[in-house]
This record gives sequence, structure tokens and C-alpha cells, in this order.
Amino acid sequence: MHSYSLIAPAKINLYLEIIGDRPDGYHELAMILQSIGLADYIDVHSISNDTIRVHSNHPQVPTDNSNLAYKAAELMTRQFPEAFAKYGGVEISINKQIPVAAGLAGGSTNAAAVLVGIDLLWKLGLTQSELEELGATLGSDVPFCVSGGTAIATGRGEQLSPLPSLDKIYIVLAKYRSLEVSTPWAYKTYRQEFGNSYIRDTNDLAARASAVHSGEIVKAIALADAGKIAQKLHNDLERVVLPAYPQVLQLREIFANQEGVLGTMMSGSGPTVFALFESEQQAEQVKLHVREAISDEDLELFVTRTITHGIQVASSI
Ligand SMILES: C[C@](O)(CO)[C@H](O)COP(=O)(O)OP(=O)(O)OC[C@H]1O[C@@H](n2ccc(N)nc2=O)[C@H](O)[C@@H]1O
Ligand SMILES: Nc1ncnc2c1ncn2[C@@H]1O[C@H](COP(=O)(O)OP(=O)(O)OP(=O)(O)O)[C@@H](O)[C@H]1O
Repeated sequence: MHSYSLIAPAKINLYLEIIGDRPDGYHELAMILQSIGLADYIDVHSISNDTIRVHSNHPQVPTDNSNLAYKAAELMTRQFPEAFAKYGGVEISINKQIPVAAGLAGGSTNAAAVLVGIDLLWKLGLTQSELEELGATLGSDVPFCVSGGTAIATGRGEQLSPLPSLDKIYIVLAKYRSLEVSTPWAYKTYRQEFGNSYIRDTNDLAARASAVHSGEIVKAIALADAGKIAQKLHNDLERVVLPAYPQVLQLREIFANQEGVLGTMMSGSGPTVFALFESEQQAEQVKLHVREAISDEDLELFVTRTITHGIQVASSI
């Protein structure tokens, strides 16, 4: 095979707790990550010269070596020089459907797709955990994007424990096109404002990270109880993003007042806000109501749902 087409799903954070800082400048997290149906479509194919090329349909997505998908390909050429010499370079096409800089792991899932695609192109036979380990060197959300589904993520976000899959909880996503929130800014501001509440003792840190496994939201996930899950949604980064971005706060408030909404929260470092529903019909109805309430063309709204997988191969030639 010389070409693979991959589906690269976005994620939302059902739970995000910042429990401490780390010597490497990152933060210790306890999260629950969830793959969703909204996805980018990535083609990866071999080319005869030994270069990496990236194309995209989206003006905000860089095509140089700052693209996370480019970085993933570069990592593979460094890790597997013999396969690179044998199979040659890689051309990557990104059909971007996931809003950019949205807190939905768009770049991370593209990188995960490139790791999976090159593994197949070069017949490397890497295991899922080997792919996740490679992914962790590219970004904290990349390992989750490889395997997807529903998972607890601790450490920087790269240590994963799978949870029972949550299928078909319906979701409305809302994001202002022109609004971007920088992830480093969100964590840095949180550290400045709330860093004095961090756990300092490493034993206590480990205990807090493992406590998430027996938390209420994990119990609700085991029961696939969408209503209970929705009551236990949490995101510490809302404490800094909502006061700084009134439009995000407004979306949270509008969703909270709609009939049929089980719960609403900001995803990751924002600015996307999501709401959960029992049925697709309810989700579609609330999408319409929000569109009527905010007639701003800048507002993007998507109806999607929880899915049970990460990167998938759609076809190969
Ligand atoms: C907000 C989330 O998307 C929630 O899932 C992630 O925590 C961020 O994941 P990501 O974008 O893949 O993160 P990375 O590319 O590894 O890091 C981006 C920046 O976020 C901050 N960062 C990220 C993860 C973490 N555990 N602590 C941090 O402080 C750091 O400033 C880092 O420079
Ligand atoms: N393949 C890519 N897709 C989208 N953005 C990319 C990509 N590679 C690099 N970028 C850059 O990364 C920045 C963050 O975009 P991305 O969509 O990954 O954010 P995000 O969804 O907030 O990520 P996360 O939820 O992991 O923090 C963008 O401003 C863009 O310039």
C-alpha cells in the first residue's frame, strides 16, 4: 500500500482537574477525555523524494514544520531511519473539519493519525502503546488521540486508563470562529491565580490522581448514565477562561437555560463550549435555539456524539 486515508476524531474533556505543578513547567492533571464524531480526514502517502509535505484546506493550519502532523512525520523519520530510506518521503493532506485552537485537540489528533498512517505505510507493526509513547513526545493530548474512546488521563495528560466506552451521548459544540484561547496562557494564568492551592506532597499527588478512578463521574460512566455524567462535568480552566472571555461565559449560560440540556462545560482550554443530550433530536433543537438567540455569523455550531474509538483507517490504496 502507498496511501492511507485516516479519520482523526476530536475530543472533549468531561473532567479536567489541575492538581499540581511540575518541575518541567507543565501541570499534573486528572482528566476524563472523550472522543467525538467531529473529525478531520487525513491522507498519508509515500513520495519518491525524501521530504515531508503538508497540504490543508484550512487557512489557519500551517503547512510548514510547525504543523503537529509535520512534526509527527519528522519524528518517525528520526525514529525509523531505515524505513525512511526504504520507503522515501511522506505527503500529508489535512481536510480540517475540527475548529482550530478550540480545545478539541485538532492538531493532536492530526499528529496521532500521521503516526498511525506512517506505521502502516512503512509496515512497522508498532503496538498501540508504542504509538502512544511516540505521541507523548509531540503533545500531552496525542496519546489519547491514538486510542480514543473514553479514558482517564493523568500526569501531563499522557498516562491513560481506558474506561467503558460511552456510545451515543449527543453533543452540541459552540465556538466563535474568530475567538482563540492559547493553552499555555490558560495554564499560566491558572498557576498565577490558583497555584497556592496545588498539592505539594508527591504522595498526596499520587493519591489525588488515583482518586479520580473512584470518583462519581467514573461511576456514572460505568453505568452509561448520561444524566449523572452531565451533573459531574468539571473543568478547572473555566476559572480563568470564563472571566477573561465573556462570550464563552455567555454560551455556557445560554446552554444551561435550554430545555433538554443534561449538562454543559467548556472543553480543554476552550473556547469551545459543549452541551450533552439524551437524543439527537434534542441536540438539533437546541442548536436551532442557540442560533436564534445569537444571530452572530461568527458562531459555529455542530451536532455530534460520543464515539468509542480514536484514529481509524478509512481506506488504503
Ligand atoms: C487543555 C488540554 O487540551 C486538555 O486535554 C491539554 O491539557 C493540553 O494538551 P496539548 O495542547 O496537547 O498540550 P501540549 O502541547 O503538551 O502543551 C501545550 C501547553 O499547555 C501547557 N500544559 C499542557 C499540559 C499540561 N499537563 N500542563 C500544562 O501546563 C503548557 O504550557 C504547554 O506548553
Ligand atoms: N494539524 C494542525 N491542526 C490545527 N492546528 C495546528 C496544526 N498543527 C499546528 N497547529 C497550530 O496549533 C495551534 C492550536 O491548534 P489546535 O487546533 O491543535 O488547538 P486545540 O484544539 O486547542 O488543541 P488542544 O485541545 O490539544 O489544546 C493553532 O493555532 C495552529 O496554528
